[in-house]
Amino acid sequence: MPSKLADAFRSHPVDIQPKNLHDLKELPDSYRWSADQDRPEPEPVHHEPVPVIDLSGPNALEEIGHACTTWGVFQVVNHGVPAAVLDRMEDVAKSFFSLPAHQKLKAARSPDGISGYGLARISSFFPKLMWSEGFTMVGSPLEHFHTIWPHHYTRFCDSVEEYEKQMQNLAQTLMWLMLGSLGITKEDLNWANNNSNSTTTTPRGGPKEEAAGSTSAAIQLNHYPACPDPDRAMGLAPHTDSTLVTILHQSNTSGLQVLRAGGGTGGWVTVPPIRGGLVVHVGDLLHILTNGLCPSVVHRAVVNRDRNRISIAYLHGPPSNVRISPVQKLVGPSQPQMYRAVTWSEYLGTKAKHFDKALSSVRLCAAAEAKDHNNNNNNNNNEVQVG
Ligand SMILES: O=C(O)CCC(=O)C(=O)O
Ligand SMILES: [Fe+2]
Repeated sequence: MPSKLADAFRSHPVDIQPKNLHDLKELPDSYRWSADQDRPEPEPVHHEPVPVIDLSGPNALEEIGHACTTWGVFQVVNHGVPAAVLDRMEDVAKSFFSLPAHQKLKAARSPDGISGYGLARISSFFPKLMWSEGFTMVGSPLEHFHTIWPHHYTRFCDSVEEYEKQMQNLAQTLMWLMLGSLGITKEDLNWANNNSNSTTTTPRGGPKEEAAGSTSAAIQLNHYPACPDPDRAMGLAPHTDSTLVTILHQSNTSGLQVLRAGGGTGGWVTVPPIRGGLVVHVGDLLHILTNGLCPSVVHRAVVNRDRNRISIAYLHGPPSNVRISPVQKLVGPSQPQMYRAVTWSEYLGTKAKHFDKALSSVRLCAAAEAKDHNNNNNNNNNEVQVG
């Protein structure tokens, strides 16, 4: 079982290299999605907007609670992250993705690795390719940045470091508001009490071992080049994030769509970029932690004919030694425990193997529950049980 994030994909290597999409005048067949492969519809079918929440407003807690238990996604404004920090990070992404292909490939992610340049890992689950490229940072990007920008890497590292610090704080604030809206406090999560506020993304200091109790994080840069046939292409296929919380900054070009569940009224909803605003996703681990009360939002990215699009996801998770399971306060005779305990790296490995079946693969049925209970009792390792 992988104990560190960087080991999560060792047993499920993905070896698909990004292709240069910039100068293609026609959509190659390998990128042509058909309607039965979830190809985006020309128009979103659901028109109720995703909630926009003023974090400095008097009703923020209540609004966050409502958004998390209904949508699993919302946008925040007045969140305290300076626009200049977002702009500088966007600039890092633009600078990287506008490099020639052979330069970007110098930072290629290895097939079983987690950090570096490559296609979305979920590509291996689909018969067609996605119209995008990405760069993932877990631990320091310094080595990659030094290779790519031998004379300017410190400036880019500084921008990442600054971004990461701001996102770390915001992610903590948001997580406690989300949990607080359900009546959960720090006392209910033993691992959260000795949080040292450090993450695994340490741009200048090189890869760092996590301090005990620290949270983990990754930053994912995404680029969706302008596409000659956007209605038949897919930027990023529908998925949920394997995080507690994701904070997404999107450039001023729309593309993010979220799935609003619910029978006849459900459907895809575009999340319009708001200058300075940030999108917040409930991830699978928060879904588990809240015993299914907060749904992890299914989302995808569509592409544009004339415009490139950048998005930057801050993927926030628990410390890597912590096993996440439903908080006991949210478990009772009428709400039986829905999921077994998992660490973040274990869950990432499960996602790499089962993709959209990952949540159901850690779901408990009565027999599995009894078995899991026995396993936990016999488990003599020092992993922390949450909740
Ligand atoms: O580009 C977007 O809007 C979505 C990105 C995303 O879902 C991800 O990086 O997990
Ligand atoms: Fe995502």
